Amino acid sequence: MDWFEQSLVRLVKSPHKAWLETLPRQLHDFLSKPHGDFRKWQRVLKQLPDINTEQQPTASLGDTVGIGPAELASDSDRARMRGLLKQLQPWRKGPFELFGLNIDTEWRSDWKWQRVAPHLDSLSGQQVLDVGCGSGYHLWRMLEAGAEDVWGVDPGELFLTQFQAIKQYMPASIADRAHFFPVGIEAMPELKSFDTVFSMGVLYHRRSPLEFLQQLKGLLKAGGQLVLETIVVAGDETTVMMPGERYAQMRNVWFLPSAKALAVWMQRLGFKDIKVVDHNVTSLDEQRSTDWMQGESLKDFLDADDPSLTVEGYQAPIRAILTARV
Ligand SMILES: Nc1ncnc2c1ncn2[C@@H]1O[C@H](C[S@+](CC[C@H]([NH3+])C(=O)[O-])CC(=O)[O-])[C@@H](O)[C@H]1O
Repeated sequence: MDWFEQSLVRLVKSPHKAWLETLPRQLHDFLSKPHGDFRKWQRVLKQLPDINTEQQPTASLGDTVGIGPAELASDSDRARMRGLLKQLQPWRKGPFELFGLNIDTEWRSDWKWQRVAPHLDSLSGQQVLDVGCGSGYHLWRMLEAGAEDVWGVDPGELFLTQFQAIKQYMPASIADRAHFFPVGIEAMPELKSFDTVFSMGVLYHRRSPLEFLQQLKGLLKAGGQLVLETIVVAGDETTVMMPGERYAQMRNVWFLPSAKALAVWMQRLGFKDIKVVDHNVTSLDEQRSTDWMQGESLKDFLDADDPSLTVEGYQAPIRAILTARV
């Protein structure tokens, strides 16, 4: 429980302490039956060099989330770090930089943050939840924006390991406020305790998107803000698309509503002040293969002759951001 202990202690003193009724058992189960490669990934983490110098490392929580300066690590530390972190591929969400070592991830997640940030309630001093947080890249950006504590949930064990790799180098004053639990939203109680709840890139993976929205609502305290980002299709209030077996090669895509239809769903579930604040066609520069994600990426999921279509003939991904209040 080492990795979770400090976060659980923090939970006791937080407005979310009711989570302690279910979470410790879930974490215990997770650690006793982890994903096949999880132990191997954890061994990789243990071998990362200890950058132990007189000078304290400094964090930068801007577009590239990083820890430095580069001079604190030797060339051989960097080479070792590179070899070990490469074993944690694919690196999807970032970018990150550790003591001069740049991790060029599949996604420019900083671009998503730039689209989201102008529409947020102030995060200063707030308790923030990110549902489906991936590597945790946006958690660090939420801390940069002033959040008191950031809580990420994501069932991806590899993403948890990537988060831990970054967190273990972060100065304690920042690291102690960033938390990641490997649970899905369906395993969370109705806490009604977060000031802001983010869920970006998850709704289309949920088989019951209305239930998912209801769960997000149950996590917010009265007056809190939901920030929702998802793939949408063109159309009006009545347009919802369910792809066949795959969408852009992904097997786990269920419902793609238009942004207007999504706003109707949210209104019917009792959200207030619903706004569609952004629409963006995902570009081949935002999601692409890199040295740190060598598999196929967006370019391979689009029709080579008409990039406005996926290989299956559907509309290529457009992502909308909606904000709402409870
Ligand atoms: N039931 C679930 N509960 C919680 N998380 C889940 C669940 N199912 C899948 N996930 C997680 O949701 C994330 C979706 S990626 C978005 C990452 C980040 N938010 C981003 O916006 O860049 C998709 C994208 O590429 O946009 C993955 O990390 C899953 O493990």
